[in-house]
Amino acid sequence: MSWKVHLHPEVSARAADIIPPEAAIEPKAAPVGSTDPTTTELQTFCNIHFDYIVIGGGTAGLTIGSRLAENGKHLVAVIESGVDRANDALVTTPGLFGQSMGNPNYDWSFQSTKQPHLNNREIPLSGGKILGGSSAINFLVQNRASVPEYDAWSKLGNSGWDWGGILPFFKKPSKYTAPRWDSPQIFFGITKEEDDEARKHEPEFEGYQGPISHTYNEIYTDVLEPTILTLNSLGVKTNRAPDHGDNTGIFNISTAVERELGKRSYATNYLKSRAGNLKVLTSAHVTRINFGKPGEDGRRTAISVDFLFESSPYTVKAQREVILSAGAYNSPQVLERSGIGNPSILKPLGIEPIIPNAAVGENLQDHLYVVTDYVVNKEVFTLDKLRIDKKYAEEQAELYKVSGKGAFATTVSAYGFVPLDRVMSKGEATQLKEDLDKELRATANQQTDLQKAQYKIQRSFLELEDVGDVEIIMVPKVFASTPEDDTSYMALLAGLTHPISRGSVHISSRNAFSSPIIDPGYLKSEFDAKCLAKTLMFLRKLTNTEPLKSIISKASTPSADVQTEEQWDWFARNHANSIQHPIGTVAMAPKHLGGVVDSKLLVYGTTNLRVADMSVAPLHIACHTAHTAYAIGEKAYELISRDAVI
Ligand SMILES: Cc1cc2nc3c(=O)[nH]c(=O)nc-3n(C[C@H](O)[C@H](O)[C@H](O)COP(=O)(O)OP(=O)(O)OC[C@H]3O[C@@H](n4cnc5c(N)ncnc54)[C@H](O)[C@@H]3O)c2cc1C
Repeated sequence: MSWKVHLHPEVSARAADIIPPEAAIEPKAAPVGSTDPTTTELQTFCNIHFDYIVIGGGTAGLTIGSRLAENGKHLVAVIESGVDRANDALVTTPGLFGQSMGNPNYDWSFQSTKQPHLNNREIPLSGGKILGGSSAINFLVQNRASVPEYDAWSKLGNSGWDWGGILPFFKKPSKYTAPRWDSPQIFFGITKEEDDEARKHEPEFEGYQGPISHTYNEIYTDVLEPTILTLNSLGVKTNRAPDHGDNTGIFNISTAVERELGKRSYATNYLKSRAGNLKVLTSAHVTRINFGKPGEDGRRTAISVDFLFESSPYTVKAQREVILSAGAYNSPQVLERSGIGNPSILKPLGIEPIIPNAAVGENLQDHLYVVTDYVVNKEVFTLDKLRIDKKYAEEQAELYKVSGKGAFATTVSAYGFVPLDRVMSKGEATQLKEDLDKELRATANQQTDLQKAQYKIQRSFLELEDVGDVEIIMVPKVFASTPEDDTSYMALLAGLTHPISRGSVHISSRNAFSSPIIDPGYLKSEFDAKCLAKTLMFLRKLTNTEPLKSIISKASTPSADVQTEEQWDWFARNHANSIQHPIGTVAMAPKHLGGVVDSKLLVYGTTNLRVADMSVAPLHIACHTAHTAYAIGEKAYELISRDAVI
């Protein structure tokens, strides 16, 4: 399984020439704005009485840290485990998406426990270990889920976290450039009237002044039109405005690419206008948060943060608040090491549970997906041309070098979120829903209160036209197969959007660098497995339908022999992987329901510790999660400032 853009072998051997200009591979760890921190500088950092300390300089963390420092009145620290790789081509070059995955210089590179429902495979789990967090290593696509999915967060007891309450914070980080009508940026299946209508409403939904670019790819391949037209003919409509509250259908996804430069637009953009009162310390790994004695109401106040820098321990004090933004796999670990968690997990590890809460690290939800690859006819242009045609690869490299344009500035474009009864017959969808009802009744006594509330909502999603129950992605190049020379491919991916399966992440030891135990519980639910197999069957039907059928010469992975639901189920269990959207491990929900933070993102039992990253999202959403992570960061800032005594 390869995530990489395959380059022509001779060209890739000289990748440094192609992927210019500043490929810095081993940048030094340093507080932003200075060189290597000396011990004295670290001591100076630790002697500052910061108002706010943000743990994790990732997608949400840099958003919050920068906003808090903006008014110049507060001293703010961001402490990040990874380093700043702002000049590293693997980060900046959009067309090289996926290349840094699994590389420990960029990625936490976790591994799941053996997944019994995935043929006991251990699944690679990624997260950015770098300044910018996962926004620095992700695939650069950005979108939102539909209205009912954010409304669901509010229905779970989180006032203010419905679509209307989040929309302003989607707009704040964004710098949107509309797609051009006279170009493939407007996908097939959209009329001029539909385009005009969408354009008219854009200012209600899009932001124009934020640091994160939302732009559209400029290169589209020959497999796009047949894929879209065939999807349309099978009832999956083209959606011109997926970010306006209904993201169902197939659409051109916006990308986090600064088109003028051809560069990744990511969380470090928040730092470009940073004030001197924001200090960012990289290569510093937070080990725990320290608390004072409980107040009269029994709540604890976070007073300082311990971290390791090159194995040496340091402590830095927080005057007002500590904000934990270490991501869905790391935030629960920091809480547990700080004594917030399930006593039956903490005590055996020698950690005193100062704020017992068995919900910490539970409620893990992730998007599982399966790749299928197809060989396309010889004359069909796909991004595999970079691998097959040396001259083309060199031309594109040169073009990118001089203008930031071309294939190296290009990511994947076609994404679809689809209701159940578009990928299977209405009868099959009804049967599947009845099966789910049975499964939920049969497992009721094992479900937490939070799950019960979530499943009621998830079941209602299956009746809605504007919520995508599964995801389909078209990648215009080889993805899972080992490519044959001179052969072009396309890939189709099937994914689950609202899994019923739940998992957990917990620490395995007090040592802050020991691997966590991550069990995402993939396909624990029979409903999830059936949904995935049926979506894969739909992909088979898609590739056997004109006009797509005519450009495909053969199914590559798996072969055309895989046809029945049983065969697809087997294939899914042996090939499914994470699309890397973990959420929910520090769930925002009322305490009695199994929440860890309240709707102001305050950790229960504390006065001034908030968590703000994808770990707080209580229920999964049918979209890729970076745009929502920025929105959580922006909304967290708003909540913190509302409470702040200036
Ligand atoms: C490989 C990959 C591809 C993806 N592709 C897409 C995509 O194309 N589109 C999309 O929308 N979403 C995508 N996602 C998901 C999306 O990027 C993430 O959901 C989102 O960025 C998470 O934001 P966050 O703030 O929750 O965490 P992160 O951005 O991961 O930030 C957490 C930060 O905390 C730091 N940290 C952790 N522990 C500590 C500690 N103890 N001390 C100090 N620092 C610490 C980390 O190093 C990291 O910088 C992808 C994710 C991955 C991993």
